[in-house]
Amino acid sequence: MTAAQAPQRLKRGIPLALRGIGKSFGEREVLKGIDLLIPAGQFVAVVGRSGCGKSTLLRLLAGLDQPSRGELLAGSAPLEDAREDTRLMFQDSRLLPWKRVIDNVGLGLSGNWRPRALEALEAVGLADRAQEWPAALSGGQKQRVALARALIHQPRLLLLDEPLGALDALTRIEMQQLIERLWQQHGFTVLLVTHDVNEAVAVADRVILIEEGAIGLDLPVELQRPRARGSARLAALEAEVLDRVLALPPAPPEPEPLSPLPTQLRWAL
Ligand SMILES: Nc1ncnc2c1ncn2[C@@H]1O[C@H](COP(=O)(O)OP(=O)(O)OP(=O)(O)O)[C@@H](O)[C@H]1O
Repeated sequence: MTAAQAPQRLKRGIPLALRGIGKSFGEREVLKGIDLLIPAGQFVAVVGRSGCGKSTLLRLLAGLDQPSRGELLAGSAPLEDAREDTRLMFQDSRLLPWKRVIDNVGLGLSGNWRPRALEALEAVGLADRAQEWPAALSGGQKQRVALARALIHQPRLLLLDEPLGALDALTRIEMQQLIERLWQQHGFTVLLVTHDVNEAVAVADRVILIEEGAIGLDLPVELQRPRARGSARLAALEAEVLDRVLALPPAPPEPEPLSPLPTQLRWAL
């Protein structure tokens, strides 16, 4: 990031404060009092074993679910007040197949949104595909459209729930670089949930590991950008996080959900 971009970054991003955030589903306590301060414009990667509560945390931040206890703040105001400034992106692009690419980007907008949608598509390198149907795009291109759909709203908080999980390795690196570039240009705060520790240390300012419902590791990644893939420093950071994740015994398997239907019918559904 250049010095000229820094002030804009501070202006654009939402500073987040999570105070004693807990979430239970019935008897199961998934998050057990998370305290976290995220400065405006910081790029945070959230990692942890499957089922540790990463998506749950993102859903709470996106307002899709409510915490069982604790407070979510944007600066000193409730995060709820910044809902319009928050966008969430998932592993699947969730494009509407019956709408053209540009109409997917402008979904829900009124007025003269087309020039802005084209601009957002330009930013993700897909302006020339605006009039096509989603079915004509590759997985990576669909995710780019989903990113454009988030960008058109000029988010101040971008929540990314494993958005690159289904992509091949090369496309994944290209998308990481695109997200990093857009983050540098726009200055939003980012929380990226990922299973890929290599990805986490490559793109984030900070890696947070969730284990047993709490923050098990909070690791700053103080490496200059652009970061050289495969550098010894990145590998050392990756090993530090992985060692911590793997040192824990695996979580016990979850019980099968009880079905009210006879077994043979369950498999036919
Ligand atoms: N709506 C829900 N009702 C009941 N339990 C839920 C609900 N949502 C999540 N859980 C449980 O909360 C725990 C954490 O789920 P979550 O999806 O947040 O994990 P995760 O870390 O994102 O997992 P993964 O990496 O596999 O995507 C799991 O045990 C899951 O079954």
